[in-house]
Amino acid sequence: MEAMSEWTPDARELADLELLLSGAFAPLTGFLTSADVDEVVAHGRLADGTSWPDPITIALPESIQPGEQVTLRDPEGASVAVMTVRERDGHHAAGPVEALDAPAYGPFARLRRTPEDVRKELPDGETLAVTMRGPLDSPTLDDIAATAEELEAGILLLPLVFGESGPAVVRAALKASAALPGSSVVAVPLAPREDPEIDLELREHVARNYGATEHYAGPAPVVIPGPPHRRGLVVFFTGLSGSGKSTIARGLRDALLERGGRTVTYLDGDVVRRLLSAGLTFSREDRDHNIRRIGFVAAEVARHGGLAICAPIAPYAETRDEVRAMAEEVGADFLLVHISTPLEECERRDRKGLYAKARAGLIPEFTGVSDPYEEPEDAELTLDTTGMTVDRAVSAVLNLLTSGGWIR
Ligand SMILES: Nc1ncnc2c1ncn2[C@@H]1O[C@H](COP(=O)(O)OS(=O)(=O)O)[C@@H](OP(=O)(O)O)[C@H]1O
Ligand SMILES: Nc1ncnc2c1ncn2[C@@H]1O[C@H](COP(=O)(O)OP(=O)(O)O)[C@@H](O)[C@H]1O
Repeated sequence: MEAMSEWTPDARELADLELLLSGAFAPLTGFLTSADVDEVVAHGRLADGTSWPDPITIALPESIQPGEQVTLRDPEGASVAVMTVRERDGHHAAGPVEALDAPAYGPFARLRRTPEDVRKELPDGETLAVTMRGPLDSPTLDDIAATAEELEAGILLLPLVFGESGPAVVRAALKASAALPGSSVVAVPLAPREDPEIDLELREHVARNYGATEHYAGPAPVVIPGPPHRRGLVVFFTGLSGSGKSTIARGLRDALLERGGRTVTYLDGDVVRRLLSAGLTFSREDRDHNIRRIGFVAAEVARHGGLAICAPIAPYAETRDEVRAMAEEVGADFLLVHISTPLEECERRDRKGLYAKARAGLIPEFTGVSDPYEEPEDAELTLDTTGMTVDRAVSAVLNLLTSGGWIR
């Protein structure tokens, strides 16, 4: 028998999957077909006419074809569900999903209950469900209490948890619950939708599935991002070998440590290749692995408010974009610094004699000689170090950090 395909969906797809499996997205039992998607987008209905506001879809690798089953895993490797692929439409695949006995973990996992379970415990009569993505202030709490009293309804608080702020929303719900006698809290992994109307309708659908007779949409959270000097930051240098990345990166690290005020991690290229990426070659695939590993560590540093400096060649635009996304996903900022020193100058410097060897054909796939370098079009700073002192180059980067408020 052929081994079943496996796939790890992205965070948003996994959240939708959990809602499909729990019944919170009833009547849906799987990812939508293209016919359903078209009808939802055009008329807010499924192909069979049932009202439904948002296309719930999943992207799967092209290799997984209709008729196949695929095990959907979370990033930590737990098998969450089996999907039977019924249709493919470009990247998207459609088909029903069936729950596997995945262990429940994650903050407040005990509060992620199924609608069926919750409905059993609801008192008879009306239920006012409050979906919330942020804390409820006291006027809102008073409003909810008054509405519930008027409707003679019980209160069900549904913190919508997705992403980094998820646990904080549950804490806010538990706090609100303490102020609303008789209320209960159930965490629901509903990712926000871009269109506010669709978002609201989807919240209503989910609330009804949890037994709500009335829905109260908690106010949109006021997001006040911390000031830049408190936010995590990834400073990512890219450029040819010998362009000056490591020299400037080290100069930047030293200058930041001398000033104080920020914790700094420098992911030195040689150290990375020796430890984190030991054994990797310079094939496209291995370079991508290398850059993703660097991005992963840098994002972890930045998640906790640190400043990470990295200086690999990182020749591919797509992979650099991935690292930017990894940093932004954890609420950090990302600055791409392109050290654009031209090949001729890098080759003239030829500090390690590598260009000579590459020209002699002794090093295959050498960036700039026999391997590509995709010039960034999205760099926050571009520096050609030809005829420039190291101090000036470091100052230019420091200026960028100062002008954006990342250092004071
Ligand atoms: N084939 C080939 N192409 C490019 N570079 C090569 C190659 N083989 C070895 N080296 C040496 O490895 C350093 C680049 O490693 P990186 O990890 O930064 O490369 S990448 O981002 O994964 O493409 C690079 O170091 P720097 O000079 O510091 O950039 C080279 O010294
Ligand atoms: N303005 C400058 N900035 C950075 N490096 C410079 C500059 N001018 C000359 N160099 C020299 O260029 C070389 C760059 O090497 P390195 O920093 O190891 O490059 P990379 O890390 O990009 O391979 C060093 O020998 C450095 O002294």
